[in-house]
Amino acid sequence: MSFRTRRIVEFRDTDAAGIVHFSAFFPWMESAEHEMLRSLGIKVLPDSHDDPSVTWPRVSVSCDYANAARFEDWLDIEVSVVHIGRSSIRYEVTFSRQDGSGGAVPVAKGATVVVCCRLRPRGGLEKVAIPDDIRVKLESL
Ligand SMILES: CC(C)(COP(=O)(O)OP(=O)(O)OC[C@H]1O[C@@H](n2cnc3c(N)ncnc32)[C@H](O)[C@@H]1OP(=O)(O)O)[C@@H](O)C(=O)NCCC(=O)NCCSC(=O)c1cc(O)c2ccccc2c1O
Repeated sequence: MSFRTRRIVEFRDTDAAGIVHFSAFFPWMESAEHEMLRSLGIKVLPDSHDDPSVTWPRVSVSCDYANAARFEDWLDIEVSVVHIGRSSIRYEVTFSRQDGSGGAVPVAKGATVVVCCRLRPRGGLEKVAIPDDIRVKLESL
């Protein structure tokens, strides 16, 4: 199971070669992940240091590129939860675009590992076990 969303390639996302720059995929992965969390009713960020909600710093992010995308291409984005550990979650995010006859062309595939943490005063991070309610929601995806 997975979460799906779409976005159009903006002019600012492209490079001098007219194709999407490799770095553009990282904020897109992050936005899609946040959208997925919101869709499940999971807070993306605690409101303050007093808020006991957890936070999700990333410890690993990568992306592989299969085919170029260009200005005004619509990208179909799919976020999958591929591993839920004690404190960590591994997400995979695939990007594809339609070809002229309605087929899907793979564009890129990224992976992000986040660690469930509590925020400490002055921005310190402390790893904690993923709360059960969040685990259940992510497993339902
Ligand atoms: C996060 C840390 C405090 C964890 O340190 P600790 O030493 O306690 O961690 P462990 O080594 O025990 O690992 C915990 C857990 O993660 C798995 N893991 C660790 N590294 C990797 C890896 N490279 N690849 C895969 N998996 C890894 C490990 O196996 C354990 O898994 P379990 O499931 O078994 O528990 C510490 O690492 C730390 O402080 N790191 C720095 C974090 C950081 O600064 N990241 C960059 C900025 S974060 C950011 O940009 C950000 C973006 C967002 O979109 C957010 C959205 C919402 C909230 C926060 C966001 C955010 O901060």
